[in-house]
Amino acid sequence: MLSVRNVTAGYEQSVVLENVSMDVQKGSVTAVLGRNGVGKTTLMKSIIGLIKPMRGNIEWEGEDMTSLPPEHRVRRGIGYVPQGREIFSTLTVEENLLLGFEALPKKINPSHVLEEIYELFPILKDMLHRKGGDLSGGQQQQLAIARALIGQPKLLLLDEPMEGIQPSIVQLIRDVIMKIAKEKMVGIVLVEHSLDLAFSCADYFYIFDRGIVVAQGHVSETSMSDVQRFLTV
Ligand SMILES: Nc1ncnc2c1ncn2[C@@H]1O[C@H](COP(=O)(O)OP(=O)(O)OP(=O)(O)O)[C@@H](O)[C@H]1O
Repeated sequence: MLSVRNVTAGYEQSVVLENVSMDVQKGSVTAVLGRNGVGKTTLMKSIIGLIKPMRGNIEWEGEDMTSLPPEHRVRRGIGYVPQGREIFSTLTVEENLLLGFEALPKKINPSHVLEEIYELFPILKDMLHRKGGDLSGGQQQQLAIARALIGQPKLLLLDEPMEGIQPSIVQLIRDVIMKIAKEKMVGIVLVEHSLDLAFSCADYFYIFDRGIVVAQGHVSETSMSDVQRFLTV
């Protein structure tokens, strides 16, 4: 359903990704792994349209969307949670969540959607009137993912959602990722540093090194020891 084909991308004069190809299927989690600075975020930005590839193309449900601006990609069902939990810190949790409805058709019933969100992230219901900036890092991350889910994405791009978060919340976020992939048939691209964590929830993986794919495959058919060397510094 998402097909990244021979994409070369970067910034001004510097090429970061070189000839990258990747497929993401509905109902599955695809982990993107690699050391710092290898181009994982650049790949996410290329998929959502914040960076235009220098070469190659990106197809989504059979349509070439390489030249579409980000807002059109969002309307076609792609959700993006950037690294660093970009929530609105001066707005309340409830206001942050309501912003997620902006891109949705008016016929959607917000209370029904919100009940589903509170089932996934119960803490948000308890904190509706608290300012986003007063939440802990883990709570902010839950809010950021919740807001993206309100847009009912068919593909969700998560850039290191578990970075710097306490283990119990990591577990919760990991469980939500697997649940929405399997129960809602969402395709998920998960950027993750930890091989253990990625392999505990992903179906497929791609490992990057200096802008190229150096390993890829099914998690169930790959032993971690075979790919560890691409990730150790
Ligand atoms: N806006 C920018 N302008 C120029 N170079 C950039 C820009 N953003 C990132 N880079 C460079 O592109 C390269 C890849 O960065 P990117 O953020 O995609 O890597 P990453 O794999 O996501 O890293 P990390 O794991 O640390 O988040 C790095 O060398 C980085 O310095």
